[in-house]
Amino acid sequence: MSELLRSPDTLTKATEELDRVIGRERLVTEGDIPNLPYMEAIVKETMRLHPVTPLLAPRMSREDASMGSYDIPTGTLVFVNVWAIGRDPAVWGHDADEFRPERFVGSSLDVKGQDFELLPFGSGRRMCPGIGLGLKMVQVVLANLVHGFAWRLPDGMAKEELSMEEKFGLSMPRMVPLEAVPEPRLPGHLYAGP
Ligand code: HEM
Repeated sequence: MSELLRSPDTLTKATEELDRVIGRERLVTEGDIPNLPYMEAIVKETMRLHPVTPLLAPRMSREDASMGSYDIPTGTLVFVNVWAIGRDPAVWGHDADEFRPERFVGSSLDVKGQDFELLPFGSGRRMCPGIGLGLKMVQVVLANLVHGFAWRLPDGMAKEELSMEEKFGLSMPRMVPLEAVPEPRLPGHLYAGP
């Protein structure tokens, strides 16, 4: 949501895709996700720049190994810095630091642990076993937030003023909680509880 509020063109494009595919008479459901490629690209781009677990889970090398110009002896504690990999210009180009979901449109790059340049759920036998649930939840919740509401920053706040500082730890949340103003954009009965 923070990246979308800083990038109104992306937010408009995402809203247009949702209106085109879903219409305005119902909410987004899990089955809609394969028909929302731009929304999928937004989630991938967010996970590239803001991986939930920036250093994955620590590993211990079980045998001597060499990687690039490094020798890694048995018993070394190894951290995989997916935050840095996700922002490496050698991999992502000169605009590596920019939020640009278009880079994933029509690309086969995925977050499922096979493409080592994009590992928000890790990889290998210790990769996240909750990927199916986690990914779908993020996609469906974000799609409904964007589809169900017109979002803006609080009065008087320019998009350049929105802090994007992150708090480093095992996971990496925003340093300052996001404040944003939602305005319903669908028929009233869709907001009623069950
Ligand atoms: C968007 C949501 C999520 C993200 C981004 C995420 C990310 C991760 C990452 C990066 C790891 C470490 C993988 C590695 O080091 O290779 C991990 C581990 C793990 N995740 Fe998730 N996760 C998410 C949701 C979930 C959910 C919903 C569950 C459970 C229902 C879950 C359960 C676990 C468990 C149990 C591990 C430890 C696996 C092990 O060490 O063998 N995660 N997750």
